[in-house]
Amino acid sequence: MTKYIVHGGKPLFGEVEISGAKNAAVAIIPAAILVDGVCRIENIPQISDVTAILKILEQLGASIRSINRHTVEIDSRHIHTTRTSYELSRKLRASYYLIGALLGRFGRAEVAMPGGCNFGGVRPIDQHVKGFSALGAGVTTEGGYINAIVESGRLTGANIYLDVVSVGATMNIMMAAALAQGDTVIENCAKEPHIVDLANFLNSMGADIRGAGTDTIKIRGVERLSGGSYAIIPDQIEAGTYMAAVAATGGQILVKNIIPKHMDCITAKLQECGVEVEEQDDTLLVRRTARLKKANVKTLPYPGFPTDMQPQMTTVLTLAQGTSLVTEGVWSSRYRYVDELKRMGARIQVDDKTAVVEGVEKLTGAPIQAYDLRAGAALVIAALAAEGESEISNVQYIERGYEDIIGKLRALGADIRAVEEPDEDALSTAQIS
Ligand SMILES: CC(=O)N[C@H]1[C@@H](OP(=O)(O)OP(=O)(O)OC[C@H]2O[C@@H](n3ccc(=O)[nH]c3=O)[C@H](O)[C@@H]2O)O[C@H](CO)[C@@H](O)[C@@H]1O
Ligand SMILES: C=C(OP(=O)(O)O)C(=O)O
Repeated sequence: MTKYIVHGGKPLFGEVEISGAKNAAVAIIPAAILVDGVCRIENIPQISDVTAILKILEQLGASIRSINRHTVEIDSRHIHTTRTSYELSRKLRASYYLIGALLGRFGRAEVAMPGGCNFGGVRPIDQHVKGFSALGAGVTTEGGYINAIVESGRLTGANIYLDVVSVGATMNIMMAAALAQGDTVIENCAKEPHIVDLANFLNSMGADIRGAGTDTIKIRGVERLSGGSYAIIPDQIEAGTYMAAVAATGGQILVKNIIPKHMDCITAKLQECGVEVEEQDDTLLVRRTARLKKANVKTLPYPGFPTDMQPQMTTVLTLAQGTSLVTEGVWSSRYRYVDELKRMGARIQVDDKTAVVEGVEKLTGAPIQAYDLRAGAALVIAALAAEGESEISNVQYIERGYEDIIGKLRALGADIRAVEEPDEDALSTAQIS
């Protein structure tokens, strides 16, 4: 079992290169199933979610050729099954994109119920199912699998109005409709940068999708997608996490390889807290020299403040002067990490969707546990800012979404290292038997 050991209390200085976006990569890789040819995908982040999704494609019969650390070629011409591995698919939320991709290309899909981070309840997919059904598929759940099938073998375009703004449903329906017979209109869509990225990827392979990034997406179904080359956008949330880290520790860092427009919702909030942010081409210079100021934050679909930055931002606010209010507007709960921050001296009260954060002068290091990906990132930030040593366990969650977080932070001067430790539960079982 890997743990991170952090000696905090040091400001960060230097440069950090942002990797490709996790939430775009985990959709674009399954979307390669729709392509009857070879697609080359560049700027793929090296994270465990990507490894898992590539492995699922390989098991379906796609050939995956690694060109370099961040580029793969996927050839989906010889896919021989539409049933995914139960063990692998249930590990990640993004496996639900395999339904849209397999259904769109082959008219059927059998995909294990998705996993991913648990925010205190199930992560529903009723809007995805509503979309697939409108396109003519029958969808049932049996033995832990979601089975979708269209008897004629090809979906038919339809008008779909989403009841809730859902990133996953927007992307999944877009994939399924790309090869459908006729036109599809999706209304009340989500507008996240990764939605635009998926549409751009599909269009570069021959799809006809317009309006991604607005609340109405129009898809004219095409007969076939052929191969091509595409580079994934930089990760807005990874960039935001490093910005939040320097906000918490103080110092000055240059965040490189970003799209500044995607960062506006995060930049504006950090500036409100007194962090200085200067934009230059595809970089942001982020500096914090004075004490942080309080701010109120509400997470909302893009271009609102992202829910995937809520734990990191709440951590920054634990060190701000005054009392801040954080409201989670996307998930019913995403505050499991708060108890861990309290072990470090943070003062936070959670009432349903709201966290009241009373800023403290300093945090102190402690043994803490990550419960999900962004909660883990938040704890790393807290440990970097805290005085003394912290030991972070369950870091496999962090590695789902952050490429080489240790190397990148060490290059900024952080004292953080990964250590392998025997699993205590396994040890005690071994001793008993
Ligand atoms: C709009 C939004 O900010 N979405 C976030 C959401 O995307 P993700 O795609 O996982 O989730 P959705 O955008 O689909 O969910 C947004 C909301 O819609 C609800 N819902 C979703 C699908 C559905 O079929 N039925 C339904 O009711 C969810 O319960 C949730 O309250 O979590 C991801 C991981 O944290 C983030 O990267 C996304 O930015
Ligand atoms: C929660 C996240 O990922 P997932 O939806 O894949 O669990 C995230 O990216 O913050």
